[in-house]
Amino acid sequence: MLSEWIELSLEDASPSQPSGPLPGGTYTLHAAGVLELTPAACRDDAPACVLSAGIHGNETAPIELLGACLARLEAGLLRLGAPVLVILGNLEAIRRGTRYVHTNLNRLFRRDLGETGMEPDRARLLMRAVDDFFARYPGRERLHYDLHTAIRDSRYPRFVVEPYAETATRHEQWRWLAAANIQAVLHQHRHSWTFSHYSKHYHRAQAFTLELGRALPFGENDLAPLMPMARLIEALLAGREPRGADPERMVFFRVAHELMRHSSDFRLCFADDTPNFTEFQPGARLAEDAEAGPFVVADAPLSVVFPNAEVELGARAALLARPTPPPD
Ligand SMILES: O=C(O)CCC(=O)N[C@@H](CCC(=O)O)C(=O)O
Ligand SMILES: [Zn+2]
Repeated sequence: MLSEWIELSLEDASPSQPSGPLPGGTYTLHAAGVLELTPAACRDDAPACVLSAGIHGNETAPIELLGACLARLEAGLLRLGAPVLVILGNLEAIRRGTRYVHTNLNRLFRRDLGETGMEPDRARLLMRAVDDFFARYPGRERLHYDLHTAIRDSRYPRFVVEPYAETATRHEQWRWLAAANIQAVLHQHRHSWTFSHYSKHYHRAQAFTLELGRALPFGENDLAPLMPMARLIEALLAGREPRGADPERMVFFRVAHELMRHSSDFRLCFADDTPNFTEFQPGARLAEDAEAGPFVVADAPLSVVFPNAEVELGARAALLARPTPPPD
């Protein structure tokens, strides 16, 4: 059933059995695209993990990656040894191959969300699923990896966004991510209401948004560079201590400024295909907005991440970051 779960979810079909056995434990389907794996036995220090993909429907490589890991579990190549909640985020957008249908799901993960519609309803269902899952494991370390791919190329094709929240990131996370071939880390400077931020802010989970290369349609992804990440996910599924490596292999950045789109007359002043983490020198004009005026780099260079002039009004059009020393 596990190997068919993704296809069935996308076809809006129900599996023959909503729960059943798997090597090392059981699975339970709570809702479309929400699958819980419950181990028969589990080490005390194995974290309860949320693994999510498809929060943006056109980001297919992480869905294929999770599918491959679940298939290995079902085939008995590993045994479940930790509680895991696997989530396919925006099912309708995945079916259509689009980032979202009406609005960006990854800005809606807040408990006071008032909006109505498909994506807000999905955000509420996913927040409840995460709340219920973590509540079943009080006292256990919590982890959430929200897997994405980026619209454009990047100086660092695989990087993570560390959401802003009070909870400190444990040093072992940097070691695991370095061993999984993550090349850069971007610390957020303020609350962002993304899915990974939700788990960190409300549940004190170790949580990241992982950017795993470029967004391509199903079948066009090269999963080879993601094999070290697959090994990390499999260690988490098996409840084993993941492999670690020196975090100084990664380059660390901190967001210095968030460029917002305020008016319909907004443009970015650099080429559309500018790779993530491209650095602009003082004096460079980065954006023009009829309401906010121009944005010009002031006294120190800024690296641009996730530039997108087509975002909704009032939304983030780019993150601007500077290098920062690796955490101790
Ligand atoms: O490539 C892009 O411009 C967007 C890729 C993407 O979806 N990124 C996430 C990052 C979430 C975060 O800031 O933690 C997003 O924009 O939702
Ligand atoms: Zn995304």
